[in-house]
Amino acid sequence: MIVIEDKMQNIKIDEDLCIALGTFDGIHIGHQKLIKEAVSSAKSKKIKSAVFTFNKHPFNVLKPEHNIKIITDNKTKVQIFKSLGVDYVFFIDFNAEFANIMPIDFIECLHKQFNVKSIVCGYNFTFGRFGTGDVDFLRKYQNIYHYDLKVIEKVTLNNISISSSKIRKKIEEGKIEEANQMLGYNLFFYGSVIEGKHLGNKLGFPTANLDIPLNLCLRNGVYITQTYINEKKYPSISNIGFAPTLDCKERILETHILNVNENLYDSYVKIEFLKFIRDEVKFNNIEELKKRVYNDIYTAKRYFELDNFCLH
Ligand SMILES: Cc1cc2nc3c(=O)[nH]c(=O)nc-3n(C[C@H](O)[C@H](O)[C@H](O)COP(=O)(O)O)c2cc1C
Ligand SMILES: Nc1ncnc2c1ncn2[C@@H]1O[C@H](COP(=O)(O)OP(=O)(O)O)[C@@H](O)[C@H]1O
Repeated sequence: MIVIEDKMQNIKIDEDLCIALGTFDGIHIGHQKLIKEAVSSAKSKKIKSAVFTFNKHPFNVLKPEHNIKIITDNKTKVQIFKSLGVDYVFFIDFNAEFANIMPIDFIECLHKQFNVKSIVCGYNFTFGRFGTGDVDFLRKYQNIYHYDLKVIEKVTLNNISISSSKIRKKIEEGKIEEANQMLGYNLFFYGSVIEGKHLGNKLGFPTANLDIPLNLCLRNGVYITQTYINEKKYPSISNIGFAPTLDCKERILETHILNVNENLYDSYVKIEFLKFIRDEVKFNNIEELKKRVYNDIYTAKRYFELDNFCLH
């Protein structure tokens, strides 16, 4: 899979493309249906599949005052697109200039620079200046610009339509199991292990700290997780937040992996979220913190029904 992050006007693709258009925050079951349609349609036409998305959430450029917290960061998105069999991913620089593009210029650019022969988008997709481009607009110009158009209707689960904003709310409420159902996979983050304060080891629970963006909608607190190291899955427990007992300045995601004792610095790991256990607490001292984390580890052990487990 080829990943390109650039301004739209700088991109020039020579191969014919079937392109999926959207923001795709979360890449939930509705998004997956859309992207799978683009991949299978590209295969049947013997052309390449592509995802056209943005380097930042458009809402955070158009309405920065809302400061939307995202479900999925771009590194994690890349992993999901790859697993869906996409050939090209474009993370277009979403800035004020791009937001102002006339809908017809957008279509012309897809035609001239991206060789788009086929477009797949959701029923409510809008684009261009003031969001004036929509599905009807795309339909109107398909014969002039020689592409076919497939519109994916609303996807529902138990009669409830799925949307990124509903999933975001569930995650913010700590309702991970419900969010996971709508996502169609366990919410996860993918990144490299970076150094922390080297305190975990001293306290008896080393934690692999993940390099992830700060603007995730994940609620601060403790979660039962599972961690993949080189495709192998391990039970784990994670904390995301500012570790208020230690007064950390940066939001960090740290994970203690059960029954593992390995140097993980600089390796890439995937952390899947299964269940929210509790909010972060500012303890009076390190001893209290340690006691509570040991308790959390015991909870994780019970969750995974691990009998032979040891603390490092
Ligand atoms: C399961 C778990 C729960 C945690 N809960 C809290 C908490 O409630 N409050 C807090 O201040 N820090 C909490 N922490 C963060 C610890 O303070 C931190 O992991 C420890 O100091 C090690 O930091 P280091 O990896 O930078 O060395 C938690 C960590 C883990 C692994
Ligand atoms: N079971 C484990 N879970 C997480 N990390 C582990 C484990 N065993 C060893 N490690 C290693 O120890 C490091 C964490 O130790 P820690 O003292 O918390 O340091 P840091 O503050 O740099 O995270 C991890 O990054 C990893 O390389």
